[in-house]
Amino acid sequence: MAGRCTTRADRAGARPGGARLDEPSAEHAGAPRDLIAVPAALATAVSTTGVAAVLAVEVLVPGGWGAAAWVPLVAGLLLGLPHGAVDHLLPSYRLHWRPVGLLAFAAGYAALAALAWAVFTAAPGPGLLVFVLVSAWHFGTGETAFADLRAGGVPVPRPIAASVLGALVLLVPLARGSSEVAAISAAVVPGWDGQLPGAVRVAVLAVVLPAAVLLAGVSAARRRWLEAGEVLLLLALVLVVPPAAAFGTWFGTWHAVRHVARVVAEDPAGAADLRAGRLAPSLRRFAVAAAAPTVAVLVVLTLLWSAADGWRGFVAAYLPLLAALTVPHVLVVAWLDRSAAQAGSRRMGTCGMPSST
Ligand SMILES: CC1=C(/C=C/C(C)=C/C=C/C(C)=C/C=O)C(C)(C)CCC1
Ligand SMILES: [Fe+2]
Repeated sequence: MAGRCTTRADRAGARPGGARLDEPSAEHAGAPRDLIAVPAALATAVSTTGVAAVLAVEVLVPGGWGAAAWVPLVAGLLLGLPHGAVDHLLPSYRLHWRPVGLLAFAAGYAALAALAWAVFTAAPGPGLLVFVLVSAWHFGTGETAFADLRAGGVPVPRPIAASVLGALVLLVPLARGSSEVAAISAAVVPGWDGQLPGAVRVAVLAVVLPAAVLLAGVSAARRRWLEAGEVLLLLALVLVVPPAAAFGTWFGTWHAVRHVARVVAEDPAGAADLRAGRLAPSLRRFAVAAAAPTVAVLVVLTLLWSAADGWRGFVAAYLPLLAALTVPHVLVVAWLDRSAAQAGSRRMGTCGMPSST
């Protein structure tokens, strides 16, 4: 942990109550604490309830998810759609872009996605490997950034915690494997049976599971109780629920919901309402902004669904599309994290960051 140190705002006496600087601070935030607090609390409630509900079905209903394991996967993939469909809002909120700028952004976004799609379909094996690794990084950094913001800090890079979390929610389900995961992987990569080599599976599980337990322990030791509990909840999810269902639940009710909370907190038009603890107007504006792009993607997915032979074919066609859209999405979110961190450190200096687990 960082020791006591002095920042510009500290010297100006802007930290009431003399809070430790290695604790996230209200003044430090990219989207300040009073803006993120309500959306983050709701997102936390939704994500933990969603995961707990899926876990409860597995544990309490005789037979668990069984043959219905594909339902949380497909539902999660669909629920997660709007979180990427609003990427254009972020530069418009932060950089105050006008329609021309947004049009250029959309064109760049589409061009990058098209390029990624072409590369993925030309080389699906390496494409899937890179997609999985980039996704794990994106999931992990998204999680640490959200936790930092929720705690009132700025999203500082925490590469170890992010790697463990990203690996936990994506690599563990893939390493556990299942007939669903293998069938989808085989459909995405022609000529592959979709099975990972046994040594790779064992290595992933042997490294990631103890690392996750350690992360929970370190978070608890630092009195980050909520984060510690969340790691344990996610650990239970990926170990108990069938892998494809576990991933869909994570994506739809956790990653996407938490990202939406960040986007909502970024909306300058919602600031006064959020400060007053009113979330509904911001959520309404988000729904309006997300509606058109979500409908556009849903139309494409409906076409895919009707062309596909069952849900496996659908997910196999969906994945290259998701991989393609993930490239610009990951870049936009990485830029958001950086600019939030810079805004925070401009306000406070760079000394008081959350610990770099
Ligand atoms: C390979 C594979 C999967 C991987 C999905 C991934 C990697 C999704 C990433 C989504 C992202 C990064 C969205 C943006 O936020 C599944 C569906 C779990 C199961 C079948 C095999
Ligand atoms: Fe995302």
